[in-house]
Amino acid sequence: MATQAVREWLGIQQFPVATQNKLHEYLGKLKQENVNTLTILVMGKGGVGKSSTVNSIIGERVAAVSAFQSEVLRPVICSRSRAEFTLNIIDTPGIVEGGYVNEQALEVIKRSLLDKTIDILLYVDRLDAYRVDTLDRQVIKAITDTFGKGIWQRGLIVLTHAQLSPPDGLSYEDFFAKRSEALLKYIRLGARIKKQEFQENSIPVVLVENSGRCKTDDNGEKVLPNGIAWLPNLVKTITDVIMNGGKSILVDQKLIDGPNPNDRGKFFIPLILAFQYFFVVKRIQGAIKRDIAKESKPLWELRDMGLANRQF
Ligand SMILES: Nc1nc2c(ncn2[C@@H]2O[C@H](COP(=O)(O)OP(=O)(O)OP(=O)(O)O)[C@@H](O)[C@H]2O)c(=O)[nH]1
Repeated sequence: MATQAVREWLGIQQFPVATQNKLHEYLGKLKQENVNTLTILVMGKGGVGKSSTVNSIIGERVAAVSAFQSEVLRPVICSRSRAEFTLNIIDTPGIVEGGYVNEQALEVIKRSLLDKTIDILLYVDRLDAYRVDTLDRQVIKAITDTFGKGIWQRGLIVLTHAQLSPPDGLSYEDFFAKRSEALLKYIRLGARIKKQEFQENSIPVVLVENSGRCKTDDNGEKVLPNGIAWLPNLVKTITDVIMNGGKSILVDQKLIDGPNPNDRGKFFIPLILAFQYFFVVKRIQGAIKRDIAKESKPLWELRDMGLANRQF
């Protein structure tokens, strides 16, 4: 993986003071909880704005942004530290190639993360995409198969191009709600999370505008059409997800080499079936046979068996 040395987080200083203060407040909350390092994995389809979002958060151009899908397969990790807090952001290449999930790209991503601990997953897509389809579901399934279902407990959906003007007749909030609902449904299906379990731990959806033409408010903060200063809101939501629990994902050799993390334990299924056959089914069969043998048979059945004249 292209790793950069941990550097002082200077990019934060170019944010408006109001944004800087809020970021310090949220990161300070994490430090109070003894979270001094945060590693964020950024994933999604190609060209949805992953690298742009990484650059927006760091406040520097650390990841290459292009209107064309990047050819690079390896993730890029960028590390910045500030007031004894280290932020690592891992930008990954898009994992779709020619309309299919690029398993090779996923394998490269997973292997380059060896010994890293993923605290947060940012699943990036665009707000201005008008439909979700089976490809989205496949991408989500592939991420789940690679890192395990647990990754979604530490997941956020990030929707870029959030300065969009919805089509006629729809309010911004309605458009956002509909897009979120559709994506969340596909995440539930792709990650095979039960409906009830999913509702209890719903995944937050956060809006982002990476364009330099993003509107600003009186404090100079970049705001969305709904008036929300999106960068502090994104960082706040990340800290909320960390505080809500869920486990960070350690990418160890077992996760890399092992079976699909969601299939762990399936190894025991044949053993359980064998146990059931020999210790439960066989015993019941034996008991039924013994019962039948003890049973006194009616006269007509004995006659059919040619035993009617024998004395019993
Ligand atoms: N208007 C607008 N354009 C954006 C936004 N985010 C990204 N873009 C543009 O979308 C294009 C793709 O952005 P990238 O950040 O390279 O996307 P990516 O997901 O990293 O792409 P790959 O690395 O190829 O997978 C670039 O032209 C960006 O300028 C956004 O929030 N608003």
